[in-house]
Amino acid sequence: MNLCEIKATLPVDTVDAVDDLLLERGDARWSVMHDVLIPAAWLIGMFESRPDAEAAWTDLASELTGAGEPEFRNLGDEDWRNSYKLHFKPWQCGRLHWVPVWERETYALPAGDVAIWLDPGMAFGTGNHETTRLCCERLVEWAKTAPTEARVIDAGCGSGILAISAARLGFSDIRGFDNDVEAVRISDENAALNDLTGVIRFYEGDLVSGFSGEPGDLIFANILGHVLMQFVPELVTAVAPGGLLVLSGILAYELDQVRDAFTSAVPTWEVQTRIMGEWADVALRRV
Ligand SMILES: C[S@@+](CC[C@H](N)C(=O)[O-])C[C@H]1O[C@@H](n2cnc3c(N)ncnc32)[C@H](O)[C@@H]1O
Repeated sequence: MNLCEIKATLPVDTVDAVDDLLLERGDARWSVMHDVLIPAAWLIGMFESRPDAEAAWTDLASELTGAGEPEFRNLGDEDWRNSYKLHFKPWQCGRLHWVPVWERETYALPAGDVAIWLDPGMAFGTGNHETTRLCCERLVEWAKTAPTEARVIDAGCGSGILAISAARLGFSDIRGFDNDVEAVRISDENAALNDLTGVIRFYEGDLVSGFSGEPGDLIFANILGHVLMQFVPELVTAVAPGGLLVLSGILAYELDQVRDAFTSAVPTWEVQTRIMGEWADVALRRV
């Protein structure tokens, strides 16, 4: 296959906006590389052929401000498969650390802390994005008081990061589903990297089929705001009495609209919201 890479410089002050634009478009072939030391930033795209690359550039370029001229480069399979590794850096919340698996031998984990080793591949979910961080922080907080037999459901599991984090915090009834079969495969691989094979059930499913009538005590749905609003009944029905529904992937300007769509369906539930950068979450507790 004649894989083709596009690389174009980006003004550093546009990095967040371009990241958000790519997430909204949901096109995983594009990513942003930001070197904070130089500082400099690039838009990188990986495509199956030069014509695909040129068409994708034509489609995206008008939405970019100040991007440089694109450079096109033919790549071998191996280069393409490893390109995402540039973007994943370790990070921490509480005593949990999310670490690229290729740093396993070198990462200095403080005594008593817990590492989650991840190889996200082309799936979403390293924790380097605000939408995932909001969920991880909710999980760490919820885990302080939840019984370990509580059921955790990761709807739209991506790399499996949230389900795997719950397992490493001691929860045992965990499942994750995604409507992308590749995400399910990567989640299984990440579970294996953390010695959790068979502990978490990952499967293909969507917001209609995925909950299979078995309510969760903690449900994550880190999926875009406009998608969440289409599935309000399915999401709230999936929450067990006393359970918590964490909605993420919401742009800050959509927050009121998403919150109102849910609170009008479940007006007695407690609601909390947070904003991180340009992103927001909504946490609803069924009382
Ligand atoms: C933003 S990623 C979140 C990944 C991970 N849970 C995290 O927090 O980083 C959203 C994931 O939801 C999946 N997804 C999108 N729409 C979905 C739907 N209707 N049903 C199930 N999964 C969906 C996507 O394939 C993607 O893997």
